[in-house]
Amino acid sequence: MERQTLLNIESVSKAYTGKAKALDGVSFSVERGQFVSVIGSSGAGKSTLLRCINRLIDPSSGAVEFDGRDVTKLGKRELRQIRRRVSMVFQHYNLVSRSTAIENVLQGRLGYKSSLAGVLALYSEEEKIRAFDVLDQLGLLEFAYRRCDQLSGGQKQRVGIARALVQDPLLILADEPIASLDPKSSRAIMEHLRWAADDLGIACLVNLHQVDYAIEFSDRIIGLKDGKLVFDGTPAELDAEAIARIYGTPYVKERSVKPQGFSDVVEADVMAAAGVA
Ligand SMILES: Nc1ncnc2c1ncn2[C@@H]1O[C@H](COP(=O)(O)OP(=O)(O)OP(=O)(O)O)[C@@H](O)[C@H]1O
Repeated sequence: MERQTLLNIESVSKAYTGKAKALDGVSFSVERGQFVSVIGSSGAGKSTLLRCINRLIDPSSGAVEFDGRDVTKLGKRELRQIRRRVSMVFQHYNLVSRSTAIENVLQGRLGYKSSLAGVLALYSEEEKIRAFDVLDQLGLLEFAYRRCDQLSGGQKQRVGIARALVQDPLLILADEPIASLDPKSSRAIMEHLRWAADDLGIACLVNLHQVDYAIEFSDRIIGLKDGKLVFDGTPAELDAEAIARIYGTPYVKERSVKPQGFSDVVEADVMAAAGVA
């Protein structure tokens, strides 16, 4: 199957005022339908990277080419068009908690509406049917009329994904989507995102602290350290040395006197420090 580039990040840097660079010359690309995880310690620049892609943050320099257009050069109107095709999923869901699940899902259509239709929440029958369908696909149909503050964390995040999907995105940016969830809900959310990539052809760029999930679910993994890209490879290529490069954990590969099985033990420790074990 021919691969097509959807997103091309070229030497992107971001310096917040008075601070060291949060992103420093980061370059990589994402193909259509590809599932890419971004890992790195707290403060490595993962959220900044995601937010530079849809210009919630303006990069200080570099180019972000999405679907053939450099988003750093777009005016308001064009940016709005591009943002329709880029959905975001947040750690804290960012739902309207007093609104129902279906109302929150429909908000994914707001980017397609005039301001007046948006304010009046005027959605077409087609949009409503679609929103119910998506809730159904995520196993939430029975909760469609439940207020979001009465849903569990895992259910809220599924509403967040449903809202992202009705936007008809080419790309989902997920900023630590499972950081507030228990392991069972985390797995379900990762499975839903993977399904979006595999079955719907939506590329996913997912910030994660859980390296084990990144390995299990991703086509590719990007590693950031102090704003720099220090790893870009497949899960199989993410060995203990790469983990050490990303997380700064010392990796002892060779010792002059090495007891049997030593490197395995060290490797296990390094992986455990990074949250893999
Ligand atoms: N709005 C801001 N103003 C100033 N500095 C910021 C701002 N947002 C982030 N930073 C700084 O930029 C650097 C990268 O932060 P960022 O949130 O992108 O990292 P992260 O890898 O997403 O971290 P975490 O895993 O904790 O969310 C950090 O040093 C952070 O303090």
